[in-house]
Amino acid sequence: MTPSRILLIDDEPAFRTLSSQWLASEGYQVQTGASLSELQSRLDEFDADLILLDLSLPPHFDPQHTLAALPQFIERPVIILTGHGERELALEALRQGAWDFLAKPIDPDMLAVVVKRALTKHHLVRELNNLKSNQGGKQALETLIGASPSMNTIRALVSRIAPTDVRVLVTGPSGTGKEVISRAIHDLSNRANQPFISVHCGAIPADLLESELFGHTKGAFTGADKARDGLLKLADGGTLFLDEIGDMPWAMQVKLLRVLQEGSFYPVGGRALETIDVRLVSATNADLAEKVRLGEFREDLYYRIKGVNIETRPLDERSEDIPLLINHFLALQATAFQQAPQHPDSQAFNWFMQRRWPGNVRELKSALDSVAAIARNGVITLDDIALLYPDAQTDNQVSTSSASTDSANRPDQPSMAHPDQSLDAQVRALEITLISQALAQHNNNRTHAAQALGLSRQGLLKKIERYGL
Ligand SMILES: Nc1ncnc2c1ncn2[C@@H]1O[C@H](COP(=O)(O)OP(=O)(O)OP(=O)(O)O)[C@@H](O)[C@H]1O
Repeated sequence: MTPSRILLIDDEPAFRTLSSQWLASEGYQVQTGASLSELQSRLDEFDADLILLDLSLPPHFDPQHTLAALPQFIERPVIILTGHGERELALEALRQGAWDFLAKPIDPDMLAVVVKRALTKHHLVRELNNLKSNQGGKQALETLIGASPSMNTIRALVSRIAPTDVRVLVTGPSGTGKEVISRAIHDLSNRANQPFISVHCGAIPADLLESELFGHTKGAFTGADKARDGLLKLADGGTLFLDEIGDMPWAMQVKLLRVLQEGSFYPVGGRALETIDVRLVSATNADLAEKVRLGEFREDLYYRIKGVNIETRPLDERSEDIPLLINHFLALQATAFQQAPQHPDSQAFNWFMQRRWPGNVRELKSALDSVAAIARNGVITLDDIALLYPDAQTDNQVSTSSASTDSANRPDQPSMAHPDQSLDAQVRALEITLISQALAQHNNNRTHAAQALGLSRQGLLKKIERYGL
């Protein structure tokens, strides 16, 4: 185990030497300093777990001065060392967030107890924060719904690259979850507590994009009546998500390249260079390599933003994700409206499975939202769907009657959608579809669905949990 680090700040050299020797003999790693400015500079290099701090420090020897600075150091425990008769000051220090105080002359046994207690608390708080962020990370991955091989690969990639600062380019058709993936990368990263700033490059007029991104000084252009920070500055410390980066005007591409190369930029009209630290995640549904070939996108920028490429697949190529997405969106709706989740009956379920979704997950979600809004008694039927999609009845009949010739469209016998995938993946896809169908057929009654599937109720429950159904 690495020894705990203690920073001792006191202006008396003899006290510093003796105390630090004693603390070192107790197994602590100790550094010392004699003033407030040394406290700050030591902390830049020595990530102390605890600070022992005298209040009267040079050059002012004014305890109020030290008290005023105290709040910036209390993310770790600070133990105040007071002189005789400084009780009021010590109490004030506790009010400002100090962990405890010790009156000089310091009793080594007392010091040992107080330091140990403070460090134990500090380690517990750190552990709790780690647990919380791991939990947050797990939740972030759970927002990426889908059991298809492509979604499994995406989740694995996201969890590997999120904690690094590597740039990510998410590509794929519209509505396939590029923004959700980008958000999950941020939420799983060490920047999760910092801002996630999303910029839709295609939606901001070209002449405004520069000042939106870089900010501007007062009077930089007509209408700039006060200085304004740009989105890059707002994203400092966090993640900048550039959506539809393929639509970024050429002139802006040059400027963005400079920011990525140098980590700095000038606000519009400004002369002071701003430095920022952002992780860049970009997304596009365009074929950027083709755009580069056509001279519409800068090749140097393309390679700068690419880092790791995550590719999403159209929903029609991963129909095994549909039942999970249906459940997910209906559960979200139920939470939003504080009601029990609705579920589709068997015909409605088949309609969702059979239909093509050129708008991908976004279109599926919007269809579900509107159909669920008009469904009654918690069950979505084909009649409900037909009110909004007049072809639904015919679609269903066509797909049912063509079932004998086209196994991919058979509602009651789902096909092996991906013959090129591993047997495991195909079995999983088939199970998800069959279970979802059985649940729909039996009005979500798990006992009846289990009987129909030839499973024990317990066995079905296990599968439902495993697949997140
Ligand atoms: N795998 C998924 N899990 C959960 N929700 C998803 C998933 N994929 C997409 N969605 C949902 O679908 C909708 C569209 O997703 P998103 O905006 O991320 O797509 P996109 O690929 O960025 O689209 P565009 O290219 O049009 O910007 C959102 O409501 C999102 O929550």
